[in-house]
Amino acid sequence: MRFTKGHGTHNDFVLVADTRGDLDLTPEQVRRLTDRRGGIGGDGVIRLAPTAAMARAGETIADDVLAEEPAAIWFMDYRNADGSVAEMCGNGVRVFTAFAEALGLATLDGGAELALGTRAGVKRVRKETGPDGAPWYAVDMGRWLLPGGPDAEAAGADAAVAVHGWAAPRPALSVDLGNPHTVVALGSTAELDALDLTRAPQVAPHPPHGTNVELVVPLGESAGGDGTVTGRVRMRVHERGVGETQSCGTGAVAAALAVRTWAAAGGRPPVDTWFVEVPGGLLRVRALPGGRAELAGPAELVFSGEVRV
Ligand SMILES: N[C@@H](CCC[C@H](N)C(=O)O)C(=O)O
Repeated sequence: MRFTKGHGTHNDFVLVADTRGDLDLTPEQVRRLTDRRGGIGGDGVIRLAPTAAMARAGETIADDVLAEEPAAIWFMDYRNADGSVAEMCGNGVRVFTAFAEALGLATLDGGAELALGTRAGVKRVRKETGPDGAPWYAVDMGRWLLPGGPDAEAAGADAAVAVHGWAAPRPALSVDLGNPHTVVALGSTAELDALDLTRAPQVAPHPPHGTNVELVVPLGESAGGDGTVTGRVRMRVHERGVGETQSCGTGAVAAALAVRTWAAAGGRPPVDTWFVEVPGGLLRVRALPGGRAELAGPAELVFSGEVRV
């Protein structure tokens, strides 16, 4: 099988082009591909397949994708390293887009946009120049939700998280980005650095389909030369189906939106642009009108080859 290895802020993936849509990847094959000793290694596998083929294979969301956006002819079939299927991957969408460009299946130059299908619906991607001068990809992530509703929004919490080594669980906020997240605030970066995330944090009430857990430290807000206020957050993440990763795009969006929600609950005016520092790099999150969010960051393809699965 031909593959390409890529990453977005060191959240790394094995990418497979299945342009005919006839590849049936089993969970066991995904685990072998992502194995860092016996395989290629990665936090997940991304299969690029025709949206129409996904629909034919019974993925009903693919029908909705094509009804909403007929131009979304390619679909990101995302699997976690443990072989489980995930609805969405924010870093993955950017790396998928770079992969589609490299395959000649998409052109984003001159302001063009790529619409693609995911299990969390249509995502739209455009290219820009990042703060480091490298190409960045900005993804309209669609609508975000607080599953706990207005009560959770006012209280800033609807769950509790216990990390290995903590004396007691701490309050946390659930955020839905198409996939589930639970965000906990910490008091200092020293505390963040010292966390033991080798074991999965315990979340109560137990989310029926599991959750990704973001541990965040708000680093404050500052005004730029043009008066625009931006916020900064540092984060570590324990991903569902993987373990601790160097970055999580949907997690970065959840983290920024949780910090924004906590600020609003404290009576502070909402800040719409956030930079999220993750162990693997820097991401930008924007709260868009209509309850939508945008994620921007880099995407790199590292090498390609052939593997037996
Ligand atoms: N790393 C991804 C999220 C991948 C899926 C996640 N582990 C889940 O099971 O929901 C990202 O960048 O968003």
